[in-house]
Amino acid sequence: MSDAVLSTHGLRKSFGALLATDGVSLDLRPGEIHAVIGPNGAGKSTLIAQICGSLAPDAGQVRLDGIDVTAAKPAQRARRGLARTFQVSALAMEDTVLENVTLGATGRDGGGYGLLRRALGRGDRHDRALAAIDRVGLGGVADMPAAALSHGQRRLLEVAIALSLAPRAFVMDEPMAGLGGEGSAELTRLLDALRTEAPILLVEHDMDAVFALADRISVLVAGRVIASGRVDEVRADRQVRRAYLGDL
Ligand SMILES: Nc1ncnc2c1ncn2[C@@H]1O[C@H](COP(=O)(O)OP(=O)(O)OP(=O)(O)O)[C@@H](O)[C@H]1O
Repeated sequence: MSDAVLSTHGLRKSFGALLATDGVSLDLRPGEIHAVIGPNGAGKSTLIAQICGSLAPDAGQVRLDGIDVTAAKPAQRARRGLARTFQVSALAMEDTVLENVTLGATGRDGGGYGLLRRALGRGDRHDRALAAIDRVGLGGVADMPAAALSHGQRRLLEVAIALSLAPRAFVMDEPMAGLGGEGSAELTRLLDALRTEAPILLVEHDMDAVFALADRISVLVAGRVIASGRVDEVRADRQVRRAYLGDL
């Protein structure tokens, strides 16, 4: 656990009588993709919100590079290198691809990326933005407005924004949602390559993508991690098959 880039320790969160996060401890290690899967309502979004700082846990800790960030605002976590991509796209549609990446997503997560934007010089921002756009394969459409992009390209743009922050860790909430076969295949290839730049905590329903990408999987059911391990271990776990995977 000591070399974890990101970790949670006994996280707990209730909504009234409902225990949505019930003592969740997991970690994200350098170079890996760690997938968190589970049925609807298992508590995946609630967990991500606590990791990224938009929801305060009732108990437990979140650590980034070993530092306790449980009380830190989303903006502070972003500055420490926690890059989140969203389930619902929050791009500036009228701005170009380059502007979206250069400006970061000001206002997102309480302006965290905006703070980072001010910390970097203008030239740095531009160069870093262009490198990130090239990296995700959007170099040819850098001057097009986000509104003109396909859904799949917008997803790549979200990743480019996260990448331009030179993150320590990515947290991705259902990046494959709404993508067709070709779009998911392209994003799967990109995420596969990105893990060496920063490890990825991946919440995803698309099991093809999860099995193709994950080094480890944690299975969340009713707020608890019922199994965690290598893909083959988790796939073979009888409790997991009963609770979630069926005959996959
Ligand atoms: N703000 C809230 N107030 C009350 N209950 C909530 C709140 N947010 C989530 N819940 C409940 O907590 C549980 C976990 O929800 P959560 O959205 O985290 O699950 P999930 O695994 O992300 O589901 P999905 O796969 O459908 O996105 C659910 O029962 C949900 O209804």
